[in-house]
Amino acid sequence: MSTLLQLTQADVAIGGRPVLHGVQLQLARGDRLALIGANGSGKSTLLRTLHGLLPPVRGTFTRDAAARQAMVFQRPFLLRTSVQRNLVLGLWLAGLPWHEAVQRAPAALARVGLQELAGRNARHLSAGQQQRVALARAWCLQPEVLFLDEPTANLDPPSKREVEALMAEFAEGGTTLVFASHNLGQVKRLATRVAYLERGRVLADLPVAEFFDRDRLAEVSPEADLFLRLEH
Ligand SMILES: Nc1ncnc2c1ncn2[C@@H]1O[C@H](COP(=O)(O)OP(=O)(O)OP(=O)(O)O)[C@@H](O)[C@H]1O
Repeated sequence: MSTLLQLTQADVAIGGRPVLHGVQLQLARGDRLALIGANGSGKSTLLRTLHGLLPPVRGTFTRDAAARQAMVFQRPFLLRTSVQRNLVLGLWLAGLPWHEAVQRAPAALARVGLQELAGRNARHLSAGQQQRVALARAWCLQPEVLFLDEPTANLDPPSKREVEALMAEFAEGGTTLVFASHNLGQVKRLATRVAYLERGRVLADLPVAEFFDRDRLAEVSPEADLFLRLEH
Protein backbone atom coordinates (compact mmCIF):
# COMPACT_ATOMS: atom_id res chain seq x y z
CA MET A 1 0.00 0.00 0.00
CA SER A 2 1.33 3.39 -0.88
CA THR A 3 1.63 6.28 1.54
CA LEU A 4 -0.77 9.16 1.03
CA LEU A 5 0.21 11.37 3.94
CA GLN A 6 2.92 11.42 6.53
CA LEU A 7 3.55 13.50 9.63
CA THR A 8 6.96 13.12 11.21
CA GLN A 9 7.66 14.47 14.70
CA ALA A 10 5.12 17.20 13.99
CA ASP A 11 4.29 19.97 16.45
CA VAL A 12 1.22 22.03 15.59
CA ALA A 13 0.24 25.33 17.19
CA ILE A 14 -2.93 27.39 17.00
CA GLY A 15 -2.50 31.13 17.54
CA GLY A 16 0.97 30.48 18.91
CA ARG A 17 -0.33 27.95 21.45
CA PRO A 18 1.13 24.43 21.09
CA VAL A 19 -1.66 21.90 20.51
CA LEU A 20 -0.09 18.80 18.92
CA HIS A 21 3.25 17.45 20.04
CA GLY A 22 5.64 15.13 18.20
CA VAL A 23 2.96 13.48 16.07
CA GLN A 24 4.14 10.55 14.03
CA LEU A 25 1.45 9.36 11.65
CA GLN A 26 1.31 7.72 8.29
CA LEU A 27 -1.76 7.21 6.16
CA ALA A 28 -1.85 4.50 3.51
CA ARG A 29 -4.34 4.11 0.65
CA GLY A 30 -7.39 2.19 1.83
CA ASP A 31 -6.93 3.01 5.52
CA ARG A 32 -10.01 3.79 7.55
CA LEU A 33 -8.44 5.56 10.47
CA ALA A 34 -10.50 6.58 13.50
CA LEU A 35 -9.18 9.27 15.84
CA ILE A 36 -10.41 8.94 19.38
CA GLY A 37 -9.69 10.76 22.63
CA ALA A 38 -11.27 13.08 25.17
CA ASN A 39 -12.61 16.56 24.33
CA GLY A 40 -9.71 18.86 23.58
CA SER A 41 -7.23 16.02 23.00
CA GLY A 42 -6.46 17.34 19.49
CA LYS A 43 -8.56 15.24 17.10
CA SER A 44 -9.93 18.19 15.11
CA THR A 45 -6.52 19.83 15.04
CA LEU A 46 -4.96 16.64 13.70
CA LEU A 47 -7.65 16.33 11.01
CA ARG A 48 -7.09 19.94 9.95
CA THR A 49 -3.33 19.35 9.89
CA LEU A 50 -3.73 16.25 7.71
CA HIS A 51 -6.05 18.17 5.39
CA GLY A 52 -3.29 20.76 4.97
CA LEU A 53 -5.06 23.59 6.80
CA LEU A 54 -2.53 23.88 9.65
CA PRO A 55 1.13 23.51 8.72
CA PRO A 56 3.24 22.05 11.54
CA VAL A 57 5.57 24.52 13.28
CA ARG A 58 8.13 21.74 13.74
CA GLY A 59 8.66 18.39 12.04
CA THR A 60 7.51 17.52 8.52
CA PHE A 61 4.28 16.97 6.66
CA THR A 62 4.38 15.28 3.29
CA ARG A 63 1.48 14.33 1.08
CA ASP A 64 0.78 12.86 -2.31
CA ALA A 65 -0.09 16.12 -4.04
CA ALA A 66 -2.04 14.29 -6.74
CA ALA A 67 -4.49 12.75 -4.27
CA ARG A 68 -7.71 14.77 -4.00
CA GLN A 69 -8.81 15.47 -0.44
CA ALA A 70 -12.07 16.71 1.06
CA MET A 71 -13.20 17.41 4.59
CA VAL A 72 -16.58 17.29 6.27
CA PHE A 73 -16.52 19.61 9.27
CA GLN A 74 -18.34 19.12 12.54
CA ARG A 75 -20.80 21.91 11.79
CA PRO A 76 -21.17 22.32 8.03
CA PHE A 77 -21.13 25.96 6.98
CA LEU A 78 -24.23 26.64 4.91
CA LEU A 79 -25.41 29.91 3.38
CA ARG A 80 -28.94 31.24 3.67
CA THR A 81 -29.94 30.00 0.23
CA SER A 82 -31.29 26.80 -1.27
CA VAL A 83 -29.76 23.39 -0.64
CA GLN A 84 -29.02 23.04 -4.35
CA ARG A 85 -27.30 26.43 -4.51
CA ASN A 86 -25.25 25.70 -1.40
CA LEU A 87 -24.01 22.52 -2.96
CA VAL A 88 -23.17 24.17 -6.28
CA LEU A 89 -21.37 27.05 -4.52
CA GLY A 90 -19.42 24.63 -2.35
CA LEU A 91 -18.29 22.66 -5.40
CA TRP A 92 -17.37 25.82 -7.28
CA LEU A 93 -15.33 27.01 -4.29
CA ALA A 94 -13.59 23.62 -4.27
CA GLY A 95 -12.46 24.29 -7.84
CA LEU A 96 -15.12 22.73 -10.05
CA PRO A 97 -16.24 24.82 -13.05
CA TRP A 98 -19.71 26.29 -12.42
CA HIS A 99 -21.49 24.34 -15.20
CA GLU A 100 -19.98 21.09 -13.94
CA ALA A 101 -21.05 21.86 -10.37
CA VAL A 102 -24.61 22.54 -11.60
CA GLN A 103 -24.55 19.27 -13.54
CA ARG A 104 -23.31 17.12 -10.68
CA ALA A 105 -25.44 18.54 -7.87
CA PRO A 106 -28.78 16.76 -8.52
CA ALA A 107 -27.28 13.25 -8.59
CA ALA A 108 -25.34 13.96 -5.40
CA LEU A 109 -28.45 15.24 -3.62
CA ALA A 110 -30.30 12.13 -4.75
CA ARG A 111 -27.41 10.00 -3.50
CA VAL A 112 -27.81 11.35 0.03
CA GLY A 113 -31.62 11.34 -0.15
CA LEU A 114 -32.08 15.10 -0.27
CA GLN A 115 -33.48 15.55 -3.78
CA GLU A 116 -36.86 16.59 -2.44
CA LEU A 117 -35.30 19.32 -0.34
CA ALA A 118 -33.17 20.80 -3.14
CA GLY A 119 -35.15 24.06 -3.16
CA ARG A 120 -35.38 24.41 0.62
CA ASN A 121 -33.39 27.07 2.51
CA ALA A 122 -30.33 25.13 3.73
CA ARG A 123 -30.35 26.93 7.09
CA HIS A 124 -33.76 25.39 7.78
CA LEU A 125 -32.49 21.83 7.47
CA SER A 126 -32.05 19.60 10.49
CA ALA A 127 -28.53 18.81 11.71
CA GLY A 128 -28.63 15.41 10.00
CA GLN A 129 -29.80 16.89 6.73
CA GLN A 130 -27.09 19.55 6.87
CA GLN A 131 -24.51 16.84 7.45
CA ARG A 132 -25.85 15.05 4.36
CA VAL A 133 -25.41 18.23 2.27
CA ALA A 134 -21.77 18.23 3.36
CA LEU A 135 -21.48 14.57 2.37
CA ALA A 136 -23.11 15.28 -1.01
CA ARG A 137 -20.47 17.93 -1.59
CA ALA A 138 -17.72 15.46 -0.73
CA TRP A 139 -19.39 12.86 -2.97
CA CYS A 140 -19.21 15.18 -5.99
CA LEU A 141 -15.55 15.90 -5.38
CA GLN A 142 -14.75 12.16 -5.47
CA PRO A 143 -11.87 12.53 -3.03
CA GLU A 144 -9.21 9.91 -2.60
CA VAL A 145 -8.99 10.92 1.05
CA LEU A 146 -11.98 12.08 3.07
CA PHE A 147 -11.62 13.65 6.51
CA LEU A 148 -14.68 13.76 8.76
CA ASP A 149 -14.84 15.53 12.10
CA GLU A 150 -17.34 13.74 14.33
CA PRO A 151 -19.70 13.25 11.40
CA THR A 152 -22.55 11.81 13.45
CA ALA A 153 -22.32 13.93 16.60
CA ASN A 154 -25.80 15.17 17.60
CA LEU A 155 -27.61 13.01 15.05
CA ASP A 156 -30.52 10.75 15.91
CA PRO A 157 -30.04 6.98 15.40
CA PRO A 158 -31.58 6.79 11.88
CA SER A 159 -29.50 9.76 10.64
CA LYS A 160 -26.42 8.24 12.27
CA ARG A 161 -27.02 5.00 10.41
CA GLU A 162 -27.46 6.83 7.11
CA VAL A 163 -24.27 8.83 7.53
CA GLU A 164 -22.38 5.66 8.51
CA ALA A 165 -23.76 3.89 5.44
CA LEU A 166 -22.51 6.74 3.26
CA MET A 167 -19.08 6.57 4.90
CA ALA A 168 -18.96 2.83 4.26
CA GLU A 169 -19.86 3.46 0.62
CA PHE A 170 -17.07 5.97 0.27
CA ALA A 171 -14.69 3.36 1.69
CA GLU A 172 -15.99 0.61 -0.59
CA GLY A 173 -15.55 2.97 -3.53
CA GLY A 174 -11.85 3.20 -2.65
CA THR A 175 -11.81 6.42 -0.62
CA THR A 176 -9.39 6.51 2.30
CA LEU A 177 -11.19 7.74 5.43
CA VAL A 178 -9.95 9.55 8.51
CA PHE A 179 -12.63 10.38 11.05
CA ALA A 180 -12.83 11.66 14.60
CA SER A 181 -15.41 9.91 16.74
CA HIS A 182 -16.66 9.65 20.30
CA ASN A 183 -18.68 6.61 19.38
CA LEU A 184 -16.76 3.39 19.96
CA GLY A 185 -19.43 1.27 18.27
CA GLN A 186 -19.01 3.38 15.16
CA VAL A 187 -15.24 3.03 15.37
CA LYS A 188 -15.61 -0.77 15.51
CA ARG A 189 -18.05 -0.74 12.59
CA LEU A 190 -16.08 1.52 10.28
CA ALA A 191 -12.41 1.69 11.16
CA THR A 192 -9.55 -0.55 10.13
CA ARG A 193 -7.17 1.36 12.38
CA VAL A 194 -7.49 3.48 15.52
CA ALA A 195 -5.30 6.26 16.88
CA TYR A 196 -5.75 7.44 20.47
CA LEU A 197 -4.90 11.05 21.32
CA GLU A 198 -4.30 12.53 24.72
CA ARG A 199 -3.24 16.14 25.32
CA GLY A 200 -2.08 16.57 21.75
CA ARG A 201 -0.06 13.37 21.55
CA VAL A 202 -0.80 10.16 19.66
CA LEU A 203 -0.31 7.53 22.37
CA ALA A 204 -1.53 4.50 20.43
CA ASP A 205 -1.99 3.74 16.73
CA LEU A 206 -3.08 0.18 16.05
CA PRO A 207 -5.17 -1.99 13.71
CA VAL A 208 -8.73 -2.03 15.05
CA ALA A 209 -8.61 -5.63 16.31
CA GLU A 210 -5.46 -4.95 18.30
CA PHE A 211 -6.81 -1.66 19.65
CA PHE A 212 -9.84 -3.40 21.13
CA ASP A 213 -7.72 -6.24 22.49
CA ARG A 214 -7.30 -5.00 26.05
CA ASP A 215 -4.05 -6.80 26.81
CA ARG A 216 -2.47 -5.51 23.64
CA LEU A 217 -3.73 -1.95 24.21
CA ALA A 218 -2.59 -1.88 27.83
CA GLU A 219 0.85 -2.96 26.67
CA VAL A 220 1.04 -0.17 24.06
CA SER A 221 -0.64 2.60 26.06
CA PRO A 222 -1.98 2.31 29.63
CA GLU A 223 -3.57 5.77 29.05
CA ALA A 224 -5.59 4.53 26.07
CA ASP A 225 -6.58 1.42 27.99
CA LEU A 226 -7.83 3.58 30.88
CA PHE A 227 -9.78 5.76 28.43
CA LEU A 228 -11.57 2.68 27.04
CA ARG A 229 -12.29 1.39 30.57
CA LEU A 230 -13.94 4.69 31.45
CA GLU A 231 -15.93 4.72 28.20
CA HIS A 232 -17.40 1.28 28.77
N1 LIG B 1 -9.10 28.17 17.38
C1 LIG B 1 -8.45 27.80 18.47
N2 LIG B 1 -7.77 28.71 19.20
C2 LIG B 1 -7.08 28.34 20.31
N3 LIG B 1 -7.04 27.07 20.79
C3 LIG B 1 -7.70 26.14 20.10
C4 LIG B 1 -8.43 26.44 18.91
N4 LIG B 1 -8.98 25.30 18.46
C5 LIG B 1 -8.60 24.34 19.30
N5 LIG B 1 -7.84 24.84 20.29
C6 LIG B 1 -7.26 24.08 21.43
O1 LIG B 1 -6.56 22.98 20.92
C7 LIG B 1 -6.75 21.84 21.74
C8 LIG B 1 -7.26 20.67 20.89
O2 LIG B 1 -8.55 20.99 20.39
P1 LIG B 1 -9.28 20.10 19.31
O3 LIG B 1 -10.51 20.85 18.89
O4 LIG B 1 -8.32 19.70 18.29
O5 LIG B 1 -9.69 18.83 20.20
P2 LIG B 1 -10.73 17.67 19.90
O6 LIG B 1 -10.07 16.42 20.36
O7 LIG B 1 -11.17 17.73 18.49
O8 LIG B 1 -11.92 18.03 20.87
P3 LIG B 1 -13.51 17.71 20.77
O9 LIG B 1 -13.67 16.24 21.04
O10 LIG B 1 -14.07 18.54 21.86
O11 LIG B 1 -13.98 18.14 19.41
C9 LIG B 1 -7.72 22.25 22.86
O12 LIG B 1 -6.97 22.53 24.00
C10 LIG B 1 -8.35 23.49 22.31
O13 LIG B 1 -8.69 24.36 23.35
